[in-house]
Amino acid sequence: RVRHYKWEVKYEFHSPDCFEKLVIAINGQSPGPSIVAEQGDTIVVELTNRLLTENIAIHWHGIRQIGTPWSDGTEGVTQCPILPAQTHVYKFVVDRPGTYLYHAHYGMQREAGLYGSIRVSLPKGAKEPFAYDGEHSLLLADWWHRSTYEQSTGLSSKPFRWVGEPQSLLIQGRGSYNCSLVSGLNAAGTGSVCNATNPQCSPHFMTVVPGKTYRIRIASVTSLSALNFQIEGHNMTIVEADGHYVEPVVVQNLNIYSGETYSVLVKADRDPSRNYWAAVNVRARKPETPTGVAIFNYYPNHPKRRPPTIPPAGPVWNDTSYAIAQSQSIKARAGFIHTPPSQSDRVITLLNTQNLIDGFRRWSLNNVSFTLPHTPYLIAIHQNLTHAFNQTPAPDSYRAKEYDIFRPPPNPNATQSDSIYRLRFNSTVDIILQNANTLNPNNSETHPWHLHGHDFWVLGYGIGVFDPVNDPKKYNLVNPIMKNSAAVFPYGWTALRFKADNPGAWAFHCHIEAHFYMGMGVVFESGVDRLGKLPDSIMGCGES
Ligand SMILES: O=C1O[C@H]([C@@H](O)CO)C(O)=C1O
Repeated sequence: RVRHYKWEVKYEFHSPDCFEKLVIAINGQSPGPSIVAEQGDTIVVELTNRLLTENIAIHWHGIRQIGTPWSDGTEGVTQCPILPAQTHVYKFVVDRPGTYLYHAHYGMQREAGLYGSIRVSLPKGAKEPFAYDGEHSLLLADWWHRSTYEQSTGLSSKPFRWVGEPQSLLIQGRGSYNCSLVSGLNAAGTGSVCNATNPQCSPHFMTVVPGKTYRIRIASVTSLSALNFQIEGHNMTIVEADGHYVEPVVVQNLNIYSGETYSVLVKADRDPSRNYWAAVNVRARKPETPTGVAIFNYYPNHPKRRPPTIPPAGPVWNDTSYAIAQSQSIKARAGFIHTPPSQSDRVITLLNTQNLIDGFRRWSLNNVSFTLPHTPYLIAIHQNLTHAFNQTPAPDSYRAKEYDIFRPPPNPNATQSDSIYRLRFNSTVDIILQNANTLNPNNSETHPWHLHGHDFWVLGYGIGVFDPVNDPKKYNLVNPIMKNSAAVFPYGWTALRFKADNPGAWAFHCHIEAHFYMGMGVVFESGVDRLGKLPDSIMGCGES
């Protein structure tokens, strides 16, 4: 079945957290319309760019784009951007059931609210391996009052201006900023609009019938924040992660990193005479943002009746062992295990560091900070445009023996390049993400890494320097989860394995929007020579 969507993308004034700001809306909405489909459906999105002076590209996060690498929506990697007044057609198959999302993949446009949910159900008649009576979807985001242009300009300025912590956390596009913090006049001398009673910022609610069990699909599209989600007084059973069934784990709260999706089952088994808070809190960075809330509404209470309690604050933000333990507890579900190849053909170790380039603050991998070329890689490689990007391969490792990951880099300077990794088609590749200290002493951050075009097996997490002899002996090769996004923890490492079996050029990057913008990503190419003619619709920039 073909599902056809017609989208008009434009700037609008919205007040998602009561504070009025320009957002990029799809058909008037931010979050945009949900894509709801069945496994095997073809999705056709006909997108018209109605931004006056700004290009667009949209990435279908978690959809592997098998056979359609040109529809991945990654500006500079798989397509030229969509120009103002242009209509671009994305067409792809949703080959697996699960919870996914979509978002802008150009500059820092995602931060302006250009995102939405994708929900793929099983074909009629097919059964999930767990039961529930109803379902709800929650898209989590973080929200700034500064524009994405002020943010990105700050990041590429000398001196560096960091984006800072978000003003609000949004659940299904709704947050609540404390309007009493807004000063009367803004820089332009006109008043900022913040109206606590604006219906756009009343909390989202999920209505549940007492005694019934609900599947809650949770997706995080945050630009920066790692989050912790909980429903006051209710346990949750994790059953799905990034479109894969997982062995059920009961938790009181769920850590969710940017780019991840989960389904949890929740039973409405508490005192039905009141409502409860569903709450998100920032973790992994020192929180400066109030708890984001939605209302878990027990029918027949009024859905807007505020629970009588204070929203839960979540676990301590910097408890890394708690974070690792929860990530490690999630395993593939028995009966749905994809066993990984026992060996890999190649190991690529990526040292994550913060550096300086000509005094500008950047992130790099093995001392190379990524920049996007003007000609998208997919086109450049397919058409053999060897001047379009640096043909020297990007480095497979760093000098582990000489580098102290617990200290700021002794020489902060890195290089900048658009070089990439060419992977032998169908080979098995291990990626070791090695975290390190930033430029600030005693500081290492959590980074959520996301792979396009494939799912990887999560083989293990560790703290300290990865040991290439002993750590692989501890890999989970029995029932590792497959995901498209996984975190690397402060001063830690994360080991991933994937099969380069999808012809195309694919980004692999930190899903913190500012970090990818600052160079924290790489590109993998494999099998582009196997592709037939590329669609003309992705061309038109650089040498293409
Ligand atoms: O990239 C980043 O820069 C800041 C800080 O390191 C310097 O201000 C921060 O917290 C980041 O994640």
